[in-house]
Amino acid sequence: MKNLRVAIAGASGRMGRTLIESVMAHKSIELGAALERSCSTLVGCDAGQLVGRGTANVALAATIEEVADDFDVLIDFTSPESTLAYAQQCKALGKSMVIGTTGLNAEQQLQLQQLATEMPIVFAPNMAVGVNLMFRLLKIAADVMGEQCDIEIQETHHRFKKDAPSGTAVKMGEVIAATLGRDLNECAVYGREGIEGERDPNTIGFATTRAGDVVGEHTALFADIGERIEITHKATSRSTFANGALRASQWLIEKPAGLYDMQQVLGFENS
Ligand SMILES: NC(=O)C1=CN([C@@H]2O[C@H](COP(=O)(O)OP(=O)(O)OC[C@H]3O[C@@H](n4cnc5c(N)ncnc54)[C@H](OP(=O)(O)O)[C@@H]3O)[C@@H](O)[C@H]2O)C=CC1
Ligand SMILES: O=C(O)C1=N[C@H](C(=O)O)C[C@H](O)C1
Repeated sequence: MKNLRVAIAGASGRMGRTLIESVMAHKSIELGAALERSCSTLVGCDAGQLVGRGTANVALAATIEEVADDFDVLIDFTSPESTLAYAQQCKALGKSMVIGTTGLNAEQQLQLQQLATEMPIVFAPNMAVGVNLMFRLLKIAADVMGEQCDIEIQETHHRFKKDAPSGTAVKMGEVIAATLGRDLNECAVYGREGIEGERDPNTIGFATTRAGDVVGEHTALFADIGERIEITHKATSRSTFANGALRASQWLIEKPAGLYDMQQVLGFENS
């Protein structure tokens, strides 16, 4: 059977490099193409040599059109603007996409939803299996303890991360708010300062830390008087995100147009 061929956008980024390494080590997925900004001095370099894994025989390309015959699914961990531009191009070329980019605003998310009516897309703020299991655990915790508890979401990432709170933290808030019948836009509190008064029990608080080289840590705190539950996920390597993205690529290839998430990829959607 012919191998699935993926293209990696943002090839020289932290996730781009990890994805190249993970694809090169994968038994049944081929690296078909790797993309970089057209102004990058890395255009033309070999993707395997970029990550120190020997020659991959894939030169970094500046445009998607020049590699259109070389891949089936584009894996994109870049920036909101870049993701939308690639999605437009993939739609025109009849390609599927796996998108891990976070920080899309409401308008950008709507644009992605519209594009997905004409192409298959997996879009998830966190591709790690453990984080997607955590989303299910949060539903249980919110259901059992959410109404009487103070709920706080804490996340820590490396100093280079641009968006805050992380996409995963926002999704954690959405899962908890939906379970409790609340609207996150109305109950979220992003940081506190000064004499704010006592905590409003209906709020969901967010705290963000940016420090050093932390790959990604998320905690949801359900705190009552006398006891508290903390549900924590710690990523220690970006390969967990890359492997999730490769799993999503394989799952996506047979799917019709639509916007899917990792819960569906992992078969959690009805549980
Ligand atoms: N869903 C998940 O599981 C995960 C999601 N992420 C998300 O993935 C995204 C990328 O993270 P990370 O790899 O750490 O970031 P990096 O900044 O290391 O990499 C981003 C890459 O995308 C490129 N890029 C950005 N904007 C453009 C553009 N307009 N045109 C072309 N290329 C562009 C960058 O190029 P240049 O350097 O030239 O700007 C860079 O190569 C973030 O949104 C992050 O939150 C990260 C990890 C896991
Ligand atoms: O930027 C990162 O690094 C990460 N971003 C994602 C997010 O915003 O949730 C996922 C992961 O935690 C790493």
